[in-house]
Amino acid sequence: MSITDLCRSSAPDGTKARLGQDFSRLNVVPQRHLARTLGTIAAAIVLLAALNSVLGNPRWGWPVFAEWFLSEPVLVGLGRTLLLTALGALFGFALGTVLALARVSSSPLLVAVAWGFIWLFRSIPLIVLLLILNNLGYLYETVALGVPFTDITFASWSTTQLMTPFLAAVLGLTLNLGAFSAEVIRGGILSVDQGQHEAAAALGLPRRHQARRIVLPQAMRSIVPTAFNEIIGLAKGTSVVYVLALPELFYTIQIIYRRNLEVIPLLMVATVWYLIILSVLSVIQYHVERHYARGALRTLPPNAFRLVLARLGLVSLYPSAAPLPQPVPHGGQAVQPAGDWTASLPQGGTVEIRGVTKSFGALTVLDDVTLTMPAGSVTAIIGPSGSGKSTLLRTINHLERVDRGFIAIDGELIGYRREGDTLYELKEAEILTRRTEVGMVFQNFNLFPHLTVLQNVTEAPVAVRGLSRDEAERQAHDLLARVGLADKANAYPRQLSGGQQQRVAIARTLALKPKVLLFDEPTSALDPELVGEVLDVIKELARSGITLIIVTHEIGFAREVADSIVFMEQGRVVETGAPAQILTHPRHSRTAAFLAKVL
Ligand SMILES: Nc1ncnc2c1ncn2[C@@H]1O[C@H](COP(=O)(O)OP(=O)(O)OP(=O)(O)O)[C@@H](O)[C@H]1O
Repeated sequence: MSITDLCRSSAPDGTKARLGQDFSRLNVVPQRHLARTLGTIAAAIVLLAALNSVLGNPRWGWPVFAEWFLSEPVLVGLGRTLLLTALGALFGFALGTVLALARVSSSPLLVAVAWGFIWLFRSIPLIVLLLILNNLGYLYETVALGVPFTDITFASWSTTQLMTPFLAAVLGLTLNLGAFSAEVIRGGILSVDQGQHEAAAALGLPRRHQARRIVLPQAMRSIVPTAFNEIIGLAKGTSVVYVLALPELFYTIQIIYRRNLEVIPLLMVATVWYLIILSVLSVIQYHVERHYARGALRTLPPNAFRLVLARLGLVSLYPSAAPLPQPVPHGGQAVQPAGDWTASLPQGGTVEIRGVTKSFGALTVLDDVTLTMPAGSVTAIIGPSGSGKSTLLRTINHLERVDRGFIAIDGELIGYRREGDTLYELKEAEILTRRTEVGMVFQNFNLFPHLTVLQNVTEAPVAVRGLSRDEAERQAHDLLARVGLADKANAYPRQLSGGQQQRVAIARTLALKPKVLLFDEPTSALDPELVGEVLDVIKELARSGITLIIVTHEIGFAREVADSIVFMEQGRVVETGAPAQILTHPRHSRTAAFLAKVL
């Protein structure tokens, strides 16, 4: 029975027919939720009872509250509380950032010292720490600035005079917050995907630049909510400094109520001021979170002012709540036909891999690999899963260290300098510089999600190659047009399809004008319908003279584009040769068995 039949059959008395003639006269009655209605009534009663008890009971002393709320001593105390909070937060988070970076560093001593500091100052109650600092003069009569372990002293001060209650309070709050915030910041750093670190390193971005521009802005998404918890705790925690007889808000209130015995109204003065501080901090938190949500959300939430107007029904949230460009379904602009856009790229370099061996613990992943990729050639590396293809690729730009053997591009060693029979690993800065000659495109794109497409492409040319921003942007627009994404310059990566993201990743790598381009399964994270648009770009590049090395499972693509195919198994090169030979007349039985499975 069809739906139409059902409607007809449900109206034997003709009602359906009448309704069907004039829908505009129908009243819509939403479903009734009895429990919700009763709950709302109960909440209203509780609210009214609470208000009545607070406003109707004269013992709350609201006139006394009004008298003291804006009085001079209270405002001075409030000012001191705010100053302590601001200084404690500023120095505490600065210290926490240094400790967190030390905790994630590769120096065991730094890690141990930072861990010890955090362990100690998280264990000591704040009140005890403040009292110890206030009595520091008993332990050390003077504080001196000089050269340790010598008699050389530049300046010296009496500790009792130097360590005023205010300084003791700032120092105590800083040490306490520093220890707690270090773990918050470390948690944020650890939450940033490893691929982001690798992509930044592959672009040759210096460590400090990676931390400042790539890691910390992304870490902020998880740092901010907990950090504001800490700051709110700090604002209230400043009341502990009453033990130092420092007249901040709470201590001032205590002094006043001990004199006039109006305890409750004065405690209410303190409470309302703390509520106001917390509300202001919450609004700031909302905006800071919103700032760091750029790129992480397709549409940013409205700012707090607009949110209030919308709640009052004065504006609608939706018309202007989409400041970010909206994603366009896959395809967009087509990849620009060849012309000769690849002519502006540098000529490829010759890659020589000699006796490279690499193990992870007991597992030998690369076993005496020797290969030569001539300048301008296209090499496809194929083989079963776990055969060491990606690891080999990562050793070429020194993202992975080799245990034995070496890799050179145009005769220049990657990651090492040779003296006699010894290879010395280069300094990080030198490795980063050489790495810019070897671009890498990752399976999962690893675009920086908090930067726009244009910023993704210009970041390394400005930071590493020293291009002016204008020049880098001009070049980036050109490259984006070449990969068919001219209209996506201001979009964030999450607003693009997978194929578009991978094309941005290719443009980002090309912006450094590398001699060699490594592709690590560039299409395996894409829907089948998006694979073609990425392969088209790679085909263009294959004709450009740049040296391409591609790890791929797309055998048909390898046949079409590669000059030679390398078949790997269990970390060894089983055979290499022209596609026609390897794919149709493999010499080795293992190659034949693999091809039989995948073709
Ligand atoms: N950092 C690491 N630590 C320990 N083992 C690793 C590490 N990286 C890779 N391996 C191991 O090395 C071997 C080769 O890995 P690799 O990623 O190079 O293989 P692959 O041929 O690229 O595989 P696939 O085609 O599945 O990506 C695997 O057994 C893998 O588990």
